[in-house]
Amino acid sequence: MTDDPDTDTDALVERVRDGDLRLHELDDHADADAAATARRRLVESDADVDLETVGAYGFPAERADANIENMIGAAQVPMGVAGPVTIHGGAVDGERYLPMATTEGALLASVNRGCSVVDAAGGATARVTKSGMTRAPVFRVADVAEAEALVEWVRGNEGRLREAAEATTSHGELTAVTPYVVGDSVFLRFRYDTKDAMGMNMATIATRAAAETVERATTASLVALSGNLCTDKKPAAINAVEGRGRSVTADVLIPREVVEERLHTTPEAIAEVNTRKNHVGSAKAGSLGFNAHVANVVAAMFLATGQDAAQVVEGSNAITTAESRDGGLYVSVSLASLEVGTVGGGTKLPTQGEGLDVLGVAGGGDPPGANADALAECIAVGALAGELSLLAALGSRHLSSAHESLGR
Ligand SMILES: CC(C)(COP(=O)([O-])OP(=O)([O-])OC[C@H]1O[C@@H](n2cnc3c(N)ncnc32)[C@H](O)[C@@H]1OP(=O)([O-])[O-])[C@@H](O)C(=O)NCCC(=O)NCCSC(=O)C[C@@](C)(O)CC(=O)[O-]
Ligand SMILES: NC(=O)C1=CN([C@@H]2O[C@H](COP(=O)(O)OP(=O)(O)OC[C@H]3O[C@@H](n4cnc5c(N)ncnc54)[C@H](OP(=O)(O)O)[C@@H]3O)[C@@H](O)[C@H]2O)C=CC1
Repeated sequence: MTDDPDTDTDALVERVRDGDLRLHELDDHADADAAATARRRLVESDADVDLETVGAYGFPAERADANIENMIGAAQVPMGVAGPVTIHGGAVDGERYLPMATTEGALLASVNRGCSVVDAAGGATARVTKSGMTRAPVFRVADVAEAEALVEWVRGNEGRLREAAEATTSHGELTAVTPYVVGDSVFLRFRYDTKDAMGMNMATIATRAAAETVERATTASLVALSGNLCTDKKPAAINAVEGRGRSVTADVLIPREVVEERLHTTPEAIAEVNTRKNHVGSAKAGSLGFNAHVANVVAAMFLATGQDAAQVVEGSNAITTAESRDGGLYVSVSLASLEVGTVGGGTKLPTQGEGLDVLGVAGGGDPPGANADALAECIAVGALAGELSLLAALGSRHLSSAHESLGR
């Protein structure tokens, strides 16, 4: 290699063209930024495109080593804030700006309006009511009699499984193993307290150790470490019922005059929209989400804070309630399976770390788990604000005009 970075990159590009190197082998021959530049140049010339903006990322590429392969740059999503909003949580207390990254015009304005309404009502209450990341391997057994024997063995040996699983992590704790039998397939749904980590790598590594213990002690044979009963990154009723990650709820009681002045409608109209749309409409559609657009806030705050974007699927598992109470409006939102972490995964990236800093929840909490609980509560309050504002816009027939003026 020479000292001239352009020559270096040109030489790397040529070696890939000559078949001497594969795209993903570039990192073995150059630093992460030079490897990304070489790959970008190859794609630019092969696809006849200009990737100047993709290449204008604002952090050293090596910071993303554990997050991406074949890196060519970064997809930049605009980030804004809603709030500040006052949160009376179990793990967070006080005013917070909510960082959100999105391309949907009107979304931030909507959540911002919801936050201002929540604040005018004295803030929202939020609590994490259940916590646990799951991984459910599937085992093959000979028949139903062997399936029952495996279930019995698991019930009598949870201690051994816990010992094997917890030997792989200094933070994770195995809290439950729930067996499910389908003919000659046995699923063991392992649940872990993963503290401040979202925990999918941690739970997967720990479960592999536990599965090896099962195989050594029984006739069962592991077919797949993930048997889809976990359930990760797919819509699934088990997550809505049993929870996965954090189950978190937020609510607020808003005086009538605030609803009328700031939301241009009434508590009764919002409650009716919520019942007919979020409950009756969702039931008729066979939906798992009995809400309006919780996914919008979950996705935008996931992108801003380095969460796994594919888990927005589970994050949208939420029920919104609204009723006219004491002359005002009571609104709640309950997210059954919000999978969040403040350490590990994408949280280590510089922009995403700054997003967590805005909320004051970056890194490990004291006690461990407290920061991830706080993040879950912030997202729940953002979701509450979003539900409130959209339900009001529907009640006052402002949805399409809002998107006409802000989103096009
Ligand atoms: C757009 C508004 C907020 C206007 O609402 P408005 O009440 O006419 O606006 P306003 O100008 O009177 O301002 C009220 C407050 O809104 C906020 N606000 C207002 N404008 C801005 C702005 N530019 N930037 C930041 N914040 C803004 C701000 O808090 C402001 O208070 P202020 O600070 O001025 O005292 C309202 O009509 C609204 O919320 N509409 C709903 C839009 C929405 O929720 N879209 C979400 C996406 S829809 C979707 O993706 C899912 C869907 C719909 O398909 C799901 C389903 O099936 O239901
Ligand atoms: N493997 C899979 O099947 C899947 C992986 N993923 C990916 O997994 C990643 C997330 O996995 P995750 O396990 O959260 O992250 P990491 O794999 O980045 O691991 C995080 C580690 O941080 C350590 N740690 C330090 N401080 C704390 C603390 N306060 N609380 C908890 N842990 C702490 C733990 O180490 P120790 O355990 O040694 O204590 C923990 O295992 C994401 O990148 C996601 O995209 C997503 C879906 C599936």
